[in-house]
Amino acid sequence: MGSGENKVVLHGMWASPYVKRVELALKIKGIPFEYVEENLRNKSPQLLKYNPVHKKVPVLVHNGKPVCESLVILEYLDEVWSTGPQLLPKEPYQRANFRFWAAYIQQLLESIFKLFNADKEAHEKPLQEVHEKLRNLEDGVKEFYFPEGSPNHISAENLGILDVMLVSVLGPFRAKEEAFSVKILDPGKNPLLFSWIQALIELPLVKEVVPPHDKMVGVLQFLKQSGFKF
Ligand SMILES: N[C@@H](CCC(=O)N[C@@H](CS)C(=O)NCC(=O)O)C(=O)O
Repeated sequence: MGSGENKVVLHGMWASPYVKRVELALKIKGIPFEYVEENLRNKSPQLLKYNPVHKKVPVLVHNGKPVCESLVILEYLDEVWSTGPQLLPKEPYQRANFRFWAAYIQQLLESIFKLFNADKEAHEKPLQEVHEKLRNLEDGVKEFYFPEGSPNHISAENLGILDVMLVSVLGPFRAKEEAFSVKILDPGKNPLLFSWIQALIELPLVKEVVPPHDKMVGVLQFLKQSGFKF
């Protein structure tokens, strides 16, 4: 679809991992968009109108029509902009595998949030859960995403849904570790995940979307101190 017929507006919030994945997908696919930063403590009437059920960001508004939920938006982008870079492969079995691991990376985010919500003294159990997910992810992607054993092929031209998901969850992993004084990603235990995320965050396209480290640490610490539930 040519960009001339399209108006794309993304309602987001700068620190949201869900928004980041849509922003990165739009950039990978080269889709021009307008960005509206929402104040989640005082949501705009448009956000409430476009996403009356969840009242959450991201919302993608395409030619006036809203699409909600980040993973739904990613698939919508691939379906409408079906020429050029694709986030998901077309072949059904491969596609199912990509969807499985994309959902698993989302589950990893949920485990990280559980860890954030636990008191410091009660970190052990949720931290074990995070490490177990990282281990499964490391083993899983080794088999089907990096059969040659390393993320050498990562480049701005061939990013897909798993790269998008990983950036949204682990792009700011150092900020998450610093804000919560916890070790999430251990290069010794997860060498492949570590080199994968490292290769990703060095790409200029990815640098454009990952929030600045200090700002991210600041907002996470602020949320933790104010008793926010992730
Ligand atoms: N399942 C949603 C989650 C989106 C979400 O949780 N967004 C948060 C920001 S990180 C939000 O808008 N929160 C506002 C609220 O809960 O009132 C998705 O994948 O898009």
